[in-house]
Amino acid sequence: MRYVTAGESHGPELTAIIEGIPAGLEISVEKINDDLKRRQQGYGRGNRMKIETDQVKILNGIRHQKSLGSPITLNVTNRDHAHWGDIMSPTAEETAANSVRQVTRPRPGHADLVGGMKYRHTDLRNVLERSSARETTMRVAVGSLCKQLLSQIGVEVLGFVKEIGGIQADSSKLSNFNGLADLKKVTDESPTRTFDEQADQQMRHLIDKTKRDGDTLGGVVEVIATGMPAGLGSYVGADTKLDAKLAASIVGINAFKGVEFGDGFKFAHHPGSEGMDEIFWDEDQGFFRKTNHLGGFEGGMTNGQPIVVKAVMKPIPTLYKPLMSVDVKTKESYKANVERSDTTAVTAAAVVAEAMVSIELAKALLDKFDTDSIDRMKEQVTTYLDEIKHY
Ligand SMILES: Cc1cc2nc3c(=O)[nH]c(=O)nc-3n(C[C@H](O)[C@H](O)[C@H](O)COP(=O)(O)O)c2cc1C
Ligand SMILES: C=C(O[C@@H]1CC(C(=O)O)=C[C@@H](OP(=O)(O)O)[C@H]1O)C(=O)O
Repeated sequence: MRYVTAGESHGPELTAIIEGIPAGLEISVEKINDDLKRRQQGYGRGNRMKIETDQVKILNGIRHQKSLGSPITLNVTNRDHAHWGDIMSPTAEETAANSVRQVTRPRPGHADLVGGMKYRHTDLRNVLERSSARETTMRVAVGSLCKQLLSQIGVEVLGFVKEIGGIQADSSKLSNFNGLADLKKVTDESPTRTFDEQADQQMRHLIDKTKRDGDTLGGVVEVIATGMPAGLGSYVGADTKLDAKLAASIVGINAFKGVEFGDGFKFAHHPGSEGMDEIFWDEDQGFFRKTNHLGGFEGGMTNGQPIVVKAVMKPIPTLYKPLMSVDVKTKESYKANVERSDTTAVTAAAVVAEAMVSIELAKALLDKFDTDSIDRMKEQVTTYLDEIKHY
């Protein structure tokens, strides 16, 4: 399975084409729209989210709500495009007269300067339109479809927020939840998408203050995936390890700077006796573990435990109190360009991270099992699960 997205932030539309979804998968447009809505929510986002109401159209690849096995095209309209026509699509006369306002003062931390150098763009809008995280809309749409595939074999995936601007949710409260559905209900209702009400309030206060100061915040998200069979991905090569693929796809989210599995960076402080997941066996379950320090991976393969991925997002680079920069035309020092911007987007990014994990898990599943028919894929998974249970 592979996919590609296209579209500029203020262009007319966003598109994704997915190839390799087996035939016969029932696809719910409502579920995709729910996830698109989840991505748009979150305390600290800027005014763009008040303009957009992301709704997917499926243009190709399904009939009677079921996949055909052919490429699937997803499409979302940028409602804000209506306000950007003169900047995004100026007339030939406007272009010739050089009357369209150009972006020439790159923002430190965004893709503006290096993107301009690399593609020989002098108007940095040509860079920021595509480097904008508006593109993550389509990744969430693709991820949502992948979640529908994963749910066919009982896999559930959920992303939520653990930290914003140094305020941490109390991880011990995670054990209050009876499974991911329970946790989803609470985090979907939380303005910061966290599970700790007290931390949520503190995060919101900090976001308000930071916004008043013209500054921005980053944070930490976590994604949990339950129900993945053991043995997806492989230890045989660096590029076959599924944890490595997950890490790449998480760091591929705009503004993500680090990723860890299970106990992650805490491994540096503990001896091996506290870091591994001991192996047990009984007739009912076959092999099983009582702990999950390793976040569901051994040798780059799923080990049957929940997959637990945490990742850090840097603060939003566009500041209303801008940092120093240099005009790429005049070479004079200036304050960087100020584009309309979020104060923090960690809540939205948790939904994007959930999508990226879902995409990688769906790919791994389709690397191992049948890709023509969803029913055959399910039959093969059932046979495989039975086989490994009796190993
Ligand atoms: C959901 C989401 C929303 C974002 N919103 C903004 C924003 O409003 N302003 C901004 O400057 N950066 C925003 N970013 C981050 C930039 O897109 C990102 O920093 C930029 O593309 C440069 O890439 P890099 O940070 O990965 O190096 C957002 C990121 C995500 C995931
Ligand atoms: C549009 C989205 O996020 C955008 C991501 C973004 C950036 O630089 O990454 C900058 C802002 O764009 P705008 O200037 O149009 O408000 C965000 O709103 C979205 O998440 O759908």
